[in-house]
Amino acid sequence: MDRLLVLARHGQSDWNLKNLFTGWKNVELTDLGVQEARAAGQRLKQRGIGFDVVFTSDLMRAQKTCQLILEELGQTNIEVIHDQALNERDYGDLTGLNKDDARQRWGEEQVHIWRRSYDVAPPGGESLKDTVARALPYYVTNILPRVMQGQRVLVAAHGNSLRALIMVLDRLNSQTIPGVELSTGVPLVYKLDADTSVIEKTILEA
Ligand SMILES: O=C(O)[C@H](O)COP(=O)(O)O
Repeated sequence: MDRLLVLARHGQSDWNLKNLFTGWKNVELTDLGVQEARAAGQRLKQRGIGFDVVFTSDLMRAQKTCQLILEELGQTNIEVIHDQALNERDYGDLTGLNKDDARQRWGEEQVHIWRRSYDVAPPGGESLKDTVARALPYYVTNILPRVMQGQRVLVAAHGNSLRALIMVLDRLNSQTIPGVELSTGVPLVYKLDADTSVIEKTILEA
């Protein structure tokens, strides 16, 4: 039995383009983001990958991405489940600020700590640890059981909610997770073993 789990970060959003901290702000995909999502669908199709169920967040950039991927696969009728547990990390008071302006104001190192450390939260927002605390229970309860039943599962979500899942799948820790960066619209294809460990991981780069 194939236990297939594909993680895909949404395509470029308006606020990715403007270089603004986005978090829970509900922004649209750019034209490039739409193209990236369609191209991700095409790359999956070329490899013969299709899905039985899709999980996404409550934010339209992820929902639109999954819709476009499913259109490319000719699978618009499959079950799509959305949940806030898969939302981007809440960037709190940084939301809407330009990332370069923030570096000028608080320094490169502090901004990097807010963006990539495991347990330091941006002011008023969520750390990656906080994001793990909501995304991981949802994964274990709702997503993983489907994979283990042999359903082919797509999760279309966000840079940091997916880093939370990758931390567990790739057995990373608070020292190694800061080095993980996810590009927009690049699917990560996992095959899991019967004990839920990863047998194979393939990154479908453009
Ligand atoms: O919410 C955001 O600003 C981005 O989608 C992810 O941002 P990051 O790469 O700064 O964590």
